[in-house]
Amino acid sequence: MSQINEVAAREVESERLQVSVIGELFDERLTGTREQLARVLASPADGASETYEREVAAGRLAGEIRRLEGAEDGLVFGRIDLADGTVLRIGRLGLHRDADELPVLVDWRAEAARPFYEATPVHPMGLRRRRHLRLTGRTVEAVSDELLDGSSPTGQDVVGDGPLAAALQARRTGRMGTAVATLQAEQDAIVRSPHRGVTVVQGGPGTGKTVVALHRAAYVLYAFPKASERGVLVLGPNARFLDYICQVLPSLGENDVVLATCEELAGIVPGAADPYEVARLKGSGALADALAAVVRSRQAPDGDFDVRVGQEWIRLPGGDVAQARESARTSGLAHNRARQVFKELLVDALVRELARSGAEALERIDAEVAQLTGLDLDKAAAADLRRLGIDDAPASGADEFDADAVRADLLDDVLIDRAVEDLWPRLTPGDVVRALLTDGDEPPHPVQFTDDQWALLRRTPDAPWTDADVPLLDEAASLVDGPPEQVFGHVVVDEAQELTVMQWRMIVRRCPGRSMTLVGDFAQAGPATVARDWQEALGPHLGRRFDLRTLTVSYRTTQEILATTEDLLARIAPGRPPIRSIRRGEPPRTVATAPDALVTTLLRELREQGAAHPGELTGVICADDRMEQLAAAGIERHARLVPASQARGLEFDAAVVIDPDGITAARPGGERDLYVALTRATKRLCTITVPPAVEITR
Ligand SMILES: Nc1ncnc2c1ncn2[C@@H]1O[C@H](COP(=O)(O)OP(=O)(O)OP(=O)(O)O)[C@@H](O)[C@H]1O
Repeated sequence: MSQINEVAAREVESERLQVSVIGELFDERLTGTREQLARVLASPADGASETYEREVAAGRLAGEIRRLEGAEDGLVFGRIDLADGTVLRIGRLGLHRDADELPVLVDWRAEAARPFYEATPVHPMGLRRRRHLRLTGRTVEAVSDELLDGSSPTGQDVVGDGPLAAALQARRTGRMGTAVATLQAEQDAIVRSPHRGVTVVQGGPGTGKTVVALHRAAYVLYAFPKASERGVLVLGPNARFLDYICQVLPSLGENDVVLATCEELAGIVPGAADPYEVARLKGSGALADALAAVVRSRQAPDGDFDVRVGQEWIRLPGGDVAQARESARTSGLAHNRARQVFKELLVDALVRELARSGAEALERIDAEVAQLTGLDLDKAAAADLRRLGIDDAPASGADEFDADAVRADLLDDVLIDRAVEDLWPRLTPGDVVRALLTDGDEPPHPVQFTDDQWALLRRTPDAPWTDADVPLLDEAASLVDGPPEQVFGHVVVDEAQELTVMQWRMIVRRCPGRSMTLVGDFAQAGPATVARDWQEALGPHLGRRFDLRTLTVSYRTTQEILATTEDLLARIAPGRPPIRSIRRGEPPRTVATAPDALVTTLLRELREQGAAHPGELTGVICADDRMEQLAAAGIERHARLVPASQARGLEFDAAVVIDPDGITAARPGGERDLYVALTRATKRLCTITVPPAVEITR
């Protein structure tokens, strides 16, 4: 055994001992929590309040058990040796023994762990050495050290290949793994940022935006207790993407993060997708004003209003109705809730009207009696009462009107309810969106749209709701029923460049504290995106209140692949400096085929790649309208088949991109789809071009 190997073997052995001590403590904690849960569940509960308390305690313990179980795999992954000789081990969660001064294991999110991620030889942050541990289960397999204080390796230092290289060499599994052991300094600085407002992270493909976003979510849960109490939401562009990232947070011991798409957040399952030009229009902020105008148009139109009270019709002057409407609107309540305010104000106006008309009627009768008999009825009645010794008699008949009793009766009166329904009808979100977009109605016309655009927006009454209708329905829900019940303390949005104004409004509504981490890349924007940069996208919702960070190194896309996409990048994002990659790979290949030979060519390519690189994950990315043909040809038996519209954020060992021209032409902004497709591979890229048939036969 060489001297280096001997040192490594000895250090691995010594780490194994330490890790087994940590493992025992972890087991004690897990067993103890499970026993506690069993005791709580077995304890008797007397009455509803004790049952509730028991359920809360059981829920908390079950959550703790899930957290521990989630973090078990790869529990310990690092160690730092401070210049003063202190040793700290870093892991997915913290473990402490009462008798010890130092923690047995430091949670990676704790301040004490920061130097593990951010120390460099230039800024060693008090460290002598940083050590990475590679474990299989609980067995330490290898250690790798970096000396940070400029000292020479001693007989206890194992200086070799960095752990990042090992992490990047690992095969892709189709699910993203955590990068908690290898977060790089520029990523860690964002994950650990004390900024509680909005942080925007931009960067080219593979620079770790998703990695940063997910680790940031875990950090927020740990470091910002107030935000974590309200919960953390991670929003992704589609179910395929959420499936790709779904294991990262549980493996960091965080199970309570909500992962959702916009549709899931709104609780609506769309039955169709809109063409892109329609989706773009539906994403426009002008529709928020238009929806609010629809709701306003259903609130007590101008003019007098006749209400039936008992056998009589009472005419309410337009001024009174308008006053009730304005007061109800300024109550700040949503339409359906403000309806009660309006009803009460309307009834008040009616009571006043009844009192006034009652008094008028009595005066009229008095006048008629006086004219016929020459008798002043009021005076005569007062004189009678005085003779009887009663002198605080009511001065007139109108004072006998019991306004409170009349008001209470009217509030319970079905006829009044019917009148209010006419003036201020209860609305559903669907009513409002239908009123705006369905032919036949006369919605308030948003000025920003031309007649042609307006025609594109029209829907038939029984058309299913589309994906682009979802934010409109959500907006309408907030107008008629008020803000959403489920709000979050922190929101993480991945592929944030995809969001339309209406989707941003949905998200901002759910994050009253405006604490967010938004990651994305405008060079990868889809066809519904109108904004060209963050200021344009976020300005209407957040002004300039966001902290913009940029990641500069790609950990996925090889330098060779990035080089072939430079011209494309210059076209879709002029002036954008190219990013650099820490990966090297094979030069990308291009294969041309005739349209009718595409399937044969692709299958041959996949078979050859499968034979040369067994066990690797290959993604075949094609224009959406080619999916059916390739799925029918059984491509999914050999590779993951992904439509270009859903390739954002995904990653494969190898990618085969089908018919780049077809992807470019398939939908507006197709060159950005192509850029996304070309940057998904960590090792090799093959592009199959399908020249038009005429060119081939010529
Ligand atoms: N610090 C790191 N340690 C190990 N792997 C990393 C690290 N940072 C990024 N990676 C890996 O690089 C790949 C790309 O990361 P990620 O998906 O987060 O990039 P992205 O910027 O979101 O890409 P895209 O723009 O395509 O969505 C992933 O496999 C990820 O695990």
